[in-house]
Amino acid sequence: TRNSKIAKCYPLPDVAQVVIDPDTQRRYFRGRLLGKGGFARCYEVTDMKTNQGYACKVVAKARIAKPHQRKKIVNEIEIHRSLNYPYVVGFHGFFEDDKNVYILLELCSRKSLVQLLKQRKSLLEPEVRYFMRQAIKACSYLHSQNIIHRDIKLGNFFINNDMQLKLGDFGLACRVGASTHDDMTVCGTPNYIAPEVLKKGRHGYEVDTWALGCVMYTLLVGRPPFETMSLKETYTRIKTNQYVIPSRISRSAAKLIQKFLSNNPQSRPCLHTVCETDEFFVKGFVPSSLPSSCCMVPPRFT
Ligand SMILES: COc1cc(C(=O)NC2CCN(C)CC2)ccc1Nc1cc2c(cn1)c(C)nn2-c1cc(Cl)cc(CCC(N)=O)c1
Repeated sequence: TRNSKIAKCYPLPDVAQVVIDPDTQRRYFRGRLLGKGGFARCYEVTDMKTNQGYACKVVAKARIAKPHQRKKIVNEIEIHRSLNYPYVVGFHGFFEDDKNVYILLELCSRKSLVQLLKQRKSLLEPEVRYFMRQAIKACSYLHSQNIIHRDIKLGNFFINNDMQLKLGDFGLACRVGASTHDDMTVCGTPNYIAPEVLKKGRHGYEVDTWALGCVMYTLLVGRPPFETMSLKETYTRIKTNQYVIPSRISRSAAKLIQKFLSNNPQSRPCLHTVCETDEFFVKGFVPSSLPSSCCMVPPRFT
C-alpha cells in the first residue's frame, strides 16, 4: 500500500551500537547485519557480560504502526516464547525502546537450508533423512502444541554450529482453535502453499505436512516441485498436483514425497509416526550427525 511505500523510503532509524534491555539491564553489542525478512532486520549481537552471541531481530516501530502489523509481531513473540524443543530456534527474550522492538533468538552460525542448497545444488539421501527427521520432529512438536507454522520453507530452517536444524520465524504461525483461521488468506510462500489454502477451503496442520514434502523434494532434486515462470501457473500446478520426480530419485524417497504431496490433506503422512514407520527412514541409513563439510561438499558415508 501507499503507506508501506512511504515507510520504505524514510531511512530506518539506525540500531545503536549497544542496545540495553530495560527490564534486565543486560547490554548487547550490535554486530553485523545477518539479513532481512519482512519488517525485520536481523543482527548478530553479543551479551557484553556473558559474551554469548544471539541473532537479534529488530523491528522498527515506524514499520508496525498499523494494528494488524503490530499484531503480527505480538503473535510471533507470543507463540515463539512458549516453545522449547531441540529442533526449534531458541527464544531468549524480547524488549523495546522508543524506536524498535528487539527479539533475542538462538544464533545459528551455519545460516539456513537456503544457503546450504545454493552451495551443494542437491543433497544425498542420507543427508535428506538426517535433515527431514529433524524438520518433521520440529513440526510434530508444534502440532502437539496446537500450533500451525504456515510458512515452512528452506529459509526458515536454520543450521547451528553442530549442524542441527532449527525451525524459526513464527510470524505466520497460528494456534489452532484461535479465531485467526479466517486470516489464512493466501499468505504462505507461493512454492510451498498447499492446494487447500489456494482453494480457500478448510485447512489445518496438514498445510505444514504439504510444505515438508516441498522441502524434501527441493533438497533431493535441487529445485521446488511446482516452480514455474509465473505465480499463476505455479498455483495451477499445485491445485492440479502437477509435478515430476526425476528417475534418479529412489523408489522409497519418491513414494514418501508422493504421500507428502497428496492433494487430499487426509492422505498425507502422520508427522508423529512417519520417521519410525516409513520405508524411506526405516530401510535407509539415517546419520546421527553430519560433518560441517556437508555445507560445502558431499560427505562420504563409509
Ligand atoms: C552467523 O549466523 C548467520 C550468518 C548469516 C550470514 O552470514 N549472512 C550474510 C551476511 C552478509 N550478507 C552480505 C550476506 C548474508 C546469516 C544468518 C545467520 N544466522 C542466523 C540468522 C537468523 C537466525 C539465527 N541465525 C534466526 C532465528 N533468524 N535469522 C534471520 C532473521 C532474518 Cl529477519 C533474516 C535472516 C536472513 C535470511 C535467512 N533465512 O537466512 C535470518
